[in-house]
Amino acid sequence: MSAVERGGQALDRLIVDVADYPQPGIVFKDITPVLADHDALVAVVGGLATAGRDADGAVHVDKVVGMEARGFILGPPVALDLGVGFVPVRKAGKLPREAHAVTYALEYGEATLELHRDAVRPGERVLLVDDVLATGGTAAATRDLVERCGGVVVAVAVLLELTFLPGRDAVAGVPVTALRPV
Ligand SMILES: O=P(O)(O)OC[C@H]1O[C@H](OP(=O)(O)OP(=O)(O)O)[C@H](O)[C@@H]1O
Ligand SMILES: Nc1ncnc2[nH]cnc12
Repeated sequence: MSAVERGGQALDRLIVDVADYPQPGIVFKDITPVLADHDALVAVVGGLATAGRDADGAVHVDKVVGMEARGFILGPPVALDLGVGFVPVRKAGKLPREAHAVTYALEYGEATLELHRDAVRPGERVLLVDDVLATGGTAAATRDLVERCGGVVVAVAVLLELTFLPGRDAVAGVPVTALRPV
């Protein structure tokens, strides 16, 4: 078995459930042990990058967009794997230049995300990368931001999908690659 296969198999052990965090009733999926395991990290980055390639292996995206904060960890290595650039979507008030802003609800609260207006060019094809797809609020807000720039979100790739929540519906029409549906 290759190191990458071993890493993939280890994922379930490396994703740790934390009850009642950050608030009662939420089971928080802690992915930091995955990041600390080289083989698992290689497997995850490679798995997420498949969402940016077609069946022949050709890259079909121009940019990877990752959402603060955990999309900043997984997005850049995926962008490097695909040979494209990475664009950060930040929480409110962090970007220094003119930005689009969208406020949205997530599993445990509300937040505002922002994207520099010139970070995605009109017509660019975007792969969204994040660790978790829960309600889909973050992904839908990011899609909105990309579209305000004139770009198009052609795929979403996440490590974990909470399948008891309607995350996929929130990004209807966009294919979602989830390495671990739970
Ligand atoms: O599908 P949703 O319901 O929108 O939830 C998913 C989002 O929630 C988490 O981020 P969070 O906003 O907690 O920010 P963090 O990465 O800074 O902790 C996670 O990293 C996703 O971005
Ligand atoms: N249950 C959860 N665990 C980790 N990240 C999340 N983001 C939204 N819901 C989450």
